[in-house]
Amino acid sequence: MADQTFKLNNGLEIPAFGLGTWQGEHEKIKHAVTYALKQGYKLIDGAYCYGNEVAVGEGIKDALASGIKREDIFVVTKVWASYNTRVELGLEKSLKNLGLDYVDLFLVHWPLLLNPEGNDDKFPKLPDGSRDIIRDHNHVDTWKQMEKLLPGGKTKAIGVCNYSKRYLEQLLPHATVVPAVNQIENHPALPQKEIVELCKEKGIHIMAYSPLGSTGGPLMSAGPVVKVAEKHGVKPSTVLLSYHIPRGSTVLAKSVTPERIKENMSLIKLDDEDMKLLDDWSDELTREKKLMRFVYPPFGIDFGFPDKS
Ligand SMILES: NC(=O)C1=CN([C@@H]2O[C@H](COP(=O)(O)OP(=O)(O)OC[C@H]3O[C@@H](n4cnc5c(N)ncnc54)[C@H](OP(=O)(O)O)[C@@H]3O)[C@@H](O)[C@H]2O)C=CC1
Ligand SMILES: O=C[C@H](O)[C@@H](O)[C@@H](O)[C@H](O)C(=O)O
Repeated sequence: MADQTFKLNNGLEIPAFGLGTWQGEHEKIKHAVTYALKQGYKLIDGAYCYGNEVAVGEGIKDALASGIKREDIFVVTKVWASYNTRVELGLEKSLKNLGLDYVDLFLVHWPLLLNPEGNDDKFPKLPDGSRDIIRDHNHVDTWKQMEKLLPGGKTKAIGVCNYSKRYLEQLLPHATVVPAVNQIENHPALPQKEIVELCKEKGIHIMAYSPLGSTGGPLMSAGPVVKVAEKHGVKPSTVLLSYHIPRGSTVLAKSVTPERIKENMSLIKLDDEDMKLLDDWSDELTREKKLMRFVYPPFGIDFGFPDKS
């Protein structure tokens, strides 16, 4: 199932499963990328902000040298918030880091602007230590710049990350190109029904991030996940990754550990009973206001997520 693909709204095929690279230290992520591609991974998800794009690029280069073809893999990167008024420069910098002449998908990482003239390239801060945010920036303007990238061919598709329903509703009336993707945190403890349904209706493909609950999260020991795993004789991680395929989403799993990289590819088909058990758990957490969001950077901005507004 890991080799399944979905079709984006511009006709491009996107793999259903890919390797995440956030928090991957240089040598480890380089080897992880090469190993994953050699094992049959087709999608690598990176970002300028992760500070490891050079290593990701080196990993890709080594895989290509072993005979894997560039056109057979799908490379994703993201414009960082301090480049949201300079997205073309952001893409150029990422391509240079990666050592590639195009990416398959370029995403807006977060819908806000960090001061492009601040005291740091990625994380400019104010004297009080808070993030240096330009508050009157309109995220729609960033999208208008993203649209202008397409004719240049340096990215085959464009999309967003971390867009709530509210933000998407602000964007869509002004979009000439509907985002191909919305990459969001997604797992049974954060089902994000509202945004997933809106994206489906508008033809925007969901990429699920932090499916295992990110580093150190409690999802792998959650009762319903363990129950489904025991039924199928697989690990909870396999259940958490497999959950996204029937939902029609692409799932990203990060690992720098070879055994896990290999194991994570073994997605299984969850049946209706499994999905119901997981969905019931989602509904229970929603009702009890116990949803779990593992990635919420300290921007101090209301992004319109129902669990955080
Ligand atoms: N657009 C955005 O804002 C965001 C995008 N992302 C993307 O999504 C990717 C995935 O999300 P991420 O937050 O990294 O978290 P994940 O949910 O993928 O979890 C990664 C953690 O789980 C561990 N792990 C991986 N496989 C297994 C396994 N089979 N058994 C036990 N532990 C395992 C990894 O350890 P180890 O590596 O040591 O093996 C790591 O600590 C990111 O790497 C990034 O590419 C993530 C967050 C935000
Ligand atoms: O992609 C992963 C996350 O969004 C990550 O990029 C942010 O959490 C970033 O580290 C931040 O602190 O703002």
